[in-house]
Amino acid sequence: MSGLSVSGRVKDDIKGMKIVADENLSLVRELFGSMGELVCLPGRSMRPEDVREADILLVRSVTRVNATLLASSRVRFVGSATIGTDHLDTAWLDGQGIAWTSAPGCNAMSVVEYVIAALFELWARGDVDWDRQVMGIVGLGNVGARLAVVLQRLGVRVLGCDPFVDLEGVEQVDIDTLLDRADVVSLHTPLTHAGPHPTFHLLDRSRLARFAGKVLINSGRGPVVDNAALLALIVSGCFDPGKVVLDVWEKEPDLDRALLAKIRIGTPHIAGYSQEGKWRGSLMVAEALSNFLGTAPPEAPALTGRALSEVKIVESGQGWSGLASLVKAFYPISRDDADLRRELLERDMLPGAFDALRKGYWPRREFSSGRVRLVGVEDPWLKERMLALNFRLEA
Ligand SMILES: NC(=O)c1ccc[n+]([C@@H]2O[C@H](COP(=O)([O-])OP(=O)(O)OC[C@H]3O[C@@H](n4cnc5c(N)ncnc54)[C@H](O)[C@@H]3O)[C@@H](O)[C@H]2O)c1
Ligand SMILES: O=C(O)[C@H](O)[C@H](O)COP(=O)(O)O
Repeated sequence: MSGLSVSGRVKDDIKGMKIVADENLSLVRELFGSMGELVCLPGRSMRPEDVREADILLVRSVTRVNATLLASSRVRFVGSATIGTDHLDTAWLDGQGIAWTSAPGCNAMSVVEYVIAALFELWARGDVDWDRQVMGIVGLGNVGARLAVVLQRLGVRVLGCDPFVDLEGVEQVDIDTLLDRADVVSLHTPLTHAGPHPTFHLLDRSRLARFAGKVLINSGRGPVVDNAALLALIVSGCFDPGKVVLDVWEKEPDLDRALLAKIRIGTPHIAGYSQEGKWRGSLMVAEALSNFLGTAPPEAPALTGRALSEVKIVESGQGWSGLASLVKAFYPISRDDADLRRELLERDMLPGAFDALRKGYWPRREFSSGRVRLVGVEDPWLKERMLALNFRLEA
């Protein structure tokens, strides 16, 4: 968060404060309802007149927070319950003395589980070989570093690429070496347009052309991959669409339907949409806002009460198949893919379908929420990998 203290006017007037929030913010009424007058609106279409009288603005990634939205408002604090911050013009906010915060790491485990679920789907069709593959992770921050740990504990060889981070225990190489050596490339960078290592179209036509036989997973930000170049390479037979997994797209929510129609797995930007990820994001913003206002932090609603009740049973001796069925039981990623195809390809691209899927997303829980029992003979191999994936093992 930018290091600002509470402005005098807001502090004197906390009770009469107006909070405008994205209606999709998890726990929005429970956490922010008593902090002032709360108005919830669709985030994608927020206009300057919606926030003119607001003191506090709470968003997710679909609201562009910049001079156009805020110049005529009295907003003093912006909170985004997301990891990514490319929708915030932070330089402008800082210049205006408007405090802002995001929620680093809030849904990182959810994204890791998305990648794991995608890899198991590809494995089921023979497009991933857990025992031989080299996994390339681009961006070793909250998501990438967690993914590296999980994969290494599964016994997978990991290569990383991050010019700003030195992550112990992971062999790091530059992006081109990673493209040469990895069998799977998973993107976990922010979207940046400036600086020494901008990520906009990091995978441009020439880098995509070197993918032959590799798996591409993008659950970072859409424009890190040149989507038009990717489609052109697929159409010309130079890129195997059966090995492409996209959760994020250029020009969301109006993604390229021709690209979706071709690729193996396509989802509507929900990699981070576990219940825990959304809850944590909102809680982190609520804590930052209380801090800003100098009020007591909000009481966190009991999340544990909503955990899965059933115990999943896994037979020993099944190797990767045992893990695949367990992962699928918790996160059937093919369901998200089917929903997006149905809405965007089979039905007639209803306006707002992409956002409607996101808004009505099912209550996915993280692997650590559920209980698992391993039955049969001792199977340390499977047990170790179930623990690596964060499942809670019962005796
Ligand atoms: N699909 C989803 O639902 C979803 C959910 C959460 C986050 N995200 C996206 O994933 C991104 C990564 O999340 P995170 O929590 O790991 O963020 P983070 O900020 O913790 O880590 C990002 C890492 O990328 C590195 N990086 C920056 N430029 C790079 C470059 N050119 N090459 C290689 N690495 C580079 C940074 O040094 C940093 O270590 C977020 O910025 C967000 O845009 C998507
Ligand atoms: O950056 C993030 O945290 C994610 O991309 C986020 O989960 C996206 O969801 P949205 O904010 O668009 O609801």
